[in-house]
Amino acid sequence: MISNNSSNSNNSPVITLRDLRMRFSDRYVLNGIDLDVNPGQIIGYIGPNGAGKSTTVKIMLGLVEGYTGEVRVFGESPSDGGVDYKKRIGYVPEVAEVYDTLTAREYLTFIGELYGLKPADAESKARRLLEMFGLKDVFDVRIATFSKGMKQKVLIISSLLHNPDILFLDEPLSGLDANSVMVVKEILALLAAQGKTIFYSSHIMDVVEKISDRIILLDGGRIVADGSFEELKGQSQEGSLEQIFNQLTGFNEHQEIAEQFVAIVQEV
Ligand SMILES: Nc1ncnc2c1ncn2[C@@H]1O[C@H](COP(=O)(O)OP(=O)(O)OP(=O)(O)O)[C@@H](O)[C@H]1O
Repeated sequence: MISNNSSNSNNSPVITLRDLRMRFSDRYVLNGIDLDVNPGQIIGYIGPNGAGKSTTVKIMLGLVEGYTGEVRVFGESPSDGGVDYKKRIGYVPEVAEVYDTLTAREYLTFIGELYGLKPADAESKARRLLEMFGLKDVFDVRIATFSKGMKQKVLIISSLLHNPDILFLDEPLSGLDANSVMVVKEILALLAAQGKTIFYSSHIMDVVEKISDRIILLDGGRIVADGSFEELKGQSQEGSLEQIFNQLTGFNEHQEIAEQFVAIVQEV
């Protein structure tokens, strides 16, 4: 395993995982994850499809049960049933269930209230944040009519209304145009600079490479690399995060697979 677990803070970890294992039926998806995350870090959490990234995040959020090992978020275990620590967490899921018959105003005010904000404060904050994303005119429009990128902006805002200390993001830039991507990347950097912890899971390697202080690569249910991009690059002798990813996950067959795929497509 490539490891250079450089923490940029002396504060105690906000996330601790010890020998985390999770299996669905008879198959282990997580096979002994050990991790300490300090405040103010942007963690790029990457791995092949099905590696267990979303499962790890859902376990930390208390959304998936049945794991073994120790999980602590702000020192609390999701399996203890406490909910207070969840008020310090924001989450942008990969696939979101948005109540899209609601307008942006109704939905965001509702979410803000769930997190303990007063309705008027939630509404005012939601309106101003939407305006920042260029969506002022659709505050009273039903979310069902929104484009994918517009919905994604609503999700990002809903994860931040309560000013959380940890932000879990699963493909947060999905559907966003290039200008909005630049804004969100800047927002994440500013939040991290304020001491917020950002746990960022994505397949867009060049973004992960640029924004992460620390990159964690999950493969086969284990962490196979953990370090800054510069550290991983130095150790693997590869130039880009995409190439490091290919090397560490033992993948060098893209051309062969593509050729076989196209040959099958042509069989008519
Ligand atoms: N509720 C469930 N029941 C059974 N199997 C599950 C369940 N949730 C996840 N899995 C399996 O666990 C594995 C890991 O899934 P997970 O969604 O955590 O992967 P991921 O790394 O986030 O993948 P992707 O990059 O494709 O989003 C997959 O094989 C998936 O089929």
